[in-house]
Amino acid sequence: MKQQFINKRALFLENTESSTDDHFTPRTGHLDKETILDIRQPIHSDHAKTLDTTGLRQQFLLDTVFQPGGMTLTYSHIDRIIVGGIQPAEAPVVFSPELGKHTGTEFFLARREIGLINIGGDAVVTVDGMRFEVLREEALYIGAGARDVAFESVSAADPAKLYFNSAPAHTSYPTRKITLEQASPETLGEPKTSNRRTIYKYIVPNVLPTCQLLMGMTKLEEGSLWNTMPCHTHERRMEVYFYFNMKSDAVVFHMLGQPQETRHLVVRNEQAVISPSWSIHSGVGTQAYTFIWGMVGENQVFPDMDHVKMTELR
Ligand SMILES: O=C(O)C(=O)C[C@H](O)C(=O)CO
Ligand SMILES: [Zn+2]
Repeated sequence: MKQQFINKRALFLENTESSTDDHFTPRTGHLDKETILDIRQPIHSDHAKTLDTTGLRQQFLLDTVFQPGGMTLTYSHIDRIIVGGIQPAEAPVVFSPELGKHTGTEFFLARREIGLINIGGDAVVTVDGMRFEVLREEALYIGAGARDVAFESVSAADPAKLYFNSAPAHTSYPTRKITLEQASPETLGEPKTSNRRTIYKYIVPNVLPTCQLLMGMTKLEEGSLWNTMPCHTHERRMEVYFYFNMKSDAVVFHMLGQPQETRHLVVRNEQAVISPSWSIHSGVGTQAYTFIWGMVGENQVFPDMDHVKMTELR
């Protein structure tokens, strides 16, 4: 009974002989380290509220997003978002042709769009022969249909860290880089409520067209610890949060659950949390932090949120 809630994890290993699961063919691309595909099933709120700490972490936490020299991928059945990190070292990292087995397509992005934000050193991303320099705090949107995509760190000593969200796409929109200056900023909150922060909306309709992906980065000011409180749900979209810019001993208490059944996850630097539509998503840190949010689902209206009154939270 317990087994059915354990996440299926496949390890793509360097060597084909080392595969232990026939369903997952080991990668054959240029990766020189392991690639992980972690499949997460959707979860009902009635089930989620019964979970203990371990159960909540298994369902919602992505504890390792970056692997030096390689790529991690987590495939959530919630709106079929794929979340991951790419950290090239000396060699370029590519999407293995084998990933098409998981999407049921000839190649990974055949029917998918992807957005990424670089939180590390300078990167060069090549998309079907087009070369993009993606510096720290810059984003790249790659439209569906891109076949040959390679990610490189300009310096292996200061590797790029490309955090990405990918979603199914019905058409192909142009691939484009977005700088921090081009990301539509919105400053919210007050120092006296410890929630002064700027939301940089990189991948939103007034910056560029996408099929369903929305993506941005929220920076908390020094001394501010809370994001999104009062909080909200959005029945029409799911969201993933990725926390970073944190010292190794700092934590964020990420709030989740239905507004009347709240729970929390202790989240550390460079970890992500899957937030189903029925869940609030907010966090309070032991220090200021930055996070990247990504949303997919029914619409692309950023303010389409179901606000929760503070008096309704339990
Ligand atoms: O700090 C915030 O508030 C946010 O960054 C809000 C998130 O982007 C969000 O939850 C959007 O739905
Ligand atoms: Zn939200």
